[in-house]
Amino acid sequence: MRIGCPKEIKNHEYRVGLTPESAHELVAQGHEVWIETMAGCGIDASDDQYVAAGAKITDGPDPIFAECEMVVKVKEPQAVERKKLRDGQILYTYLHLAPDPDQTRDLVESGVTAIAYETVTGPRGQLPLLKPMSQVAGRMSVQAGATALEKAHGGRGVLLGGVPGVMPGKVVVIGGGVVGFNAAQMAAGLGADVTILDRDPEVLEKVGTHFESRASTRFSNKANLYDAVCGADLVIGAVLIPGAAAPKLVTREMLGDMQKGAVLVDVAIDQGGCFETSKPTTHADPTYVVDDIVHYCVANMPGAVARTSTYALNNVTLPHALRIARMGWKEAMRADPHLGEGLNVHAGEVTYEAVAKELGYDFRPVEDLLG
Ligand SMILES: NC(=O)C1=CN([C@@H]2O[C@H](COP(=O)(O)OP(=O)(O)OC[C@H]3O[C@@H](n4cnc5c(N)ncnc54)[C@H](O)[C@@H]3O)[C@@H](O)[C@H]2O)C=CC1
Ligand SMILES: CC(=O)C(=O)O
Ligand SMILES: [Mg+2]
Repeated sequence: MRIGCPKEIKNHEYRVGLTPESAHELVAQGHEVWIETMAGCGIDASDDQYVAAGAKITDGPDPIFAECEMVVKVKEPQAVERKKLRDGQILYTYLHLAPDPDQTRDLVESGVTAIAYETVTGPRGQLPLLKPMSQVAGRMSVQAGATALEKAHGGRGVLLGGVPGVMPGKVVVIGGGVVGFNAAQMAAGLGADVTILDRDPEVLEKVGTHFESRASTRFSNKANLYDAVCGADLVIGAVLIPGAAAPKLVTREMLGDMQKGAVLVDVAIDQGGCFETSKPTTHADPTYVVDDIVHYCVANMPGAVARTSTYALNNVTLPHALRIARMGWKEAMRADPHLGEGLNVHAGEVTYEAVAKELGYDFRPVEDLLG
């Protein structure tokens, strides 16, 4: 198969879909790999390294979109990239379609076969292609929140760890999955006063057992959420209903009852955000203030630590890429239904139920296509 990897063009996105090592694995299995010139510069991978791995360097993205059977990326295709996608081409990347009607429409109209990293499952229902980026974003969310809490950044001037004789900051993490767990680890490590809310008793048990006295757990209902959020210095939004738009758990009305200068970090922004007042921001301008509350809503947080993130991402995306390249997407999905869960759009139809429901498309089950 001919596989192509364009340079990412989202704001301050420095990751790359294929490392030179991944390109080498694909080439070693008999595939052709085309890499856009400078695609790896954000992780310090030169064109020469890709050439040494057996890849061909293209001058710009156009040859890749025009001639490659599979396009491997990191972030959802931007509008200019979507115009280049073709009928029958495989797109393998993060998509986050439920909160993004424009992207969904363009993918449907393009006829592309779009496989979303974030909905591929694992044997116990986990999301193994999302997990490493959630680990990164969870860890970064505390760094981002700590910076935003500084007065110069609009925050209330609280040091999360406190100092001897002064109380630490209060960190509330909504959602105790991968992002939430990693956020809580960082916040507890700094010495903050940490509370984790989730609505899944098994998750509460897992985080409760892990953190013991270093963090409190609370069931996520309206009353507990209100109480925790209103007392917080930093709230981290880390909920997920796979493939669906995030529920709006903190309303605009609640902002008025929060502490002035408190910070909301909405990691779930890529699924539309779990705070009513969230709107996507970029690394270039990551925060804004609504009703005296600082909001940080960067949808590609891991892009800022591109080296760590690219290698962590390739570790989990490459095995499926190799199988798709070897067997074709249909056979690879027949052999591994967990990969089939990643199919979101194919030949003009939406094949992921939560996306179809959210955006009003007819739903075509993957099994129908696999025969
Ligand atoms: N902004 C960024 O750069 C990045 C964003 N993300 C996003 O972060 C979000 C979280 O991802 P993961 O932690 O991997 O998901 P996960 O599935 O591991 O955890 C989500 C947790 O939310 C909980 N939850 C669902 N509804 C809830 C509610 N009403 N109240 C409290 N908890 C609730 C679930 O029980 C689950 O434990 C996703 O939207 C993901 O796409 C992930 C990586 C990077
Ligand atoms: C998961 C995601 O959206 C990201 O890593 O950018
Ligand atoms: Mg996004």
